[in-house]
Amino acid sequence: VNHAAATGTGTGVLGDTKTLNTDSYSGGYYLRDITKPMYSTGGKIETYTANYGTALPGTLLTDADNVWTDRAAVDAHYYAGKTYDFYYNKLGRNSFDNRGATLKSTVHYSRNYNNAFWNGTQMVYGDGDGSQFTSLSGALDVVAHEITHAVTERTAGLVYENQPGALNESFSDVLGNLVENKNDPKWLLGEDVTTPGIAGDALRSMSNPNEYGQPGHMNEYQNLPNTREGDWGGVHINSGIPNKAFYNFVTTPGITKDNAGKIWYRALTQYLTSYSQFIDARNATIQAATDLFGANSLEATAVANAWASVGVG
Ligand SMILES: CCCCC[C@H](S)C(=O)N[C@@H](Cc1ccccc1)C(=O)N[C@@H](C)C(=O)O
Ligand SMILES: [Zn+2]
Repeated sequence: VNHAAATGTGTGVLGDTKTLNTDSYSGGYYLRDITKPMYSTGGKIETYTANYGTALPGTLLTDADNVWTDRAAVDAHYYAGKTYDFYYNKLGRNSFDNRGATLKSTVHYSRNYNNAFWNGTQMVYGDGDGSQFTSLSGALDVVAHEITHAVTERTAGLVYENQPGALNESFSDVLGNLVENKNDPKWLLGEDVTTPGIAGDALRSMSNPNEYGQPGHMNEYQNLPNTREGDWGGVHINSGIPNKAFYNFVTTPGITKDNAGKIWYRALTQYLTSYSQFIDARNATIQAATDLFGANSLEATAVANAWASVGVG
């Protein structure tokens, strides 16, 4: 019995309607996208539910009439497709392994779970507690953040601690915002799912890391213990410094989002390694800009200046 691509509709976390790529199979519909280039080698985008438990991947979502009402699942599926498209069309990467690996997401992980993560195999999304977060798959910057962890794991392999870990987090935030591609002058993270009861706030700001308790300069670097309580040496705290460097770069007159993304992606995939420090990221992004645009290009000069302005290099 063969699969057939179908187009369904669904309601997202914020109440919006989206069209979804689904798979019709013996009368039912599966939340499975078989329309991407990855399908030529068997790759799919599949979305599961953990049904508020912690067993993964849980159950592949099905629907009788291709009208989908599980809002967290609708967005996890739709945004995974958008992230795949960005990596394929803008950066020439075919899924996180560059070999068309299936993108598997699970929603409704645990109860009141205020986080989302990549577990080495798949993306996992909590529903939040309704105060700190709403369902985290409801934001494209979150989904692209998690999928970028998979790319980082398969390329630079930046270890999740101290400066390499803060770089790991920062590349996920940078690609998260590039994929989301909003006209957001503040370059916020998580604005769509953070504190549903409060408008206009976010989890992090790349333009002003201090606004949400992050350093925006090396002289504010926080030496935290490499423990869970210490956020593994402050990977979500000190990421404010490389985040601010990227913000300074991408907002330099003459620099485009596409070119900034190509430079950061080339640094991540060609030059960085497991224990790279902030200075290595500075050197890698300058080298990437030089490779792509030339030694004395606007890009190469602006990258060096951007890192210098946060006290790196
Ligand atoms: C479970 C172990 C911790 C994994 C942390 C994951 S990678 C992570 O960084 N998640 C993001 C989610 C996110 C992304 C973009 C925007 C908003 C929220 C994150 O920042 N988590 C915060 C809450 C944290 O773990 O401190
Ligand atoms: Zn992360």
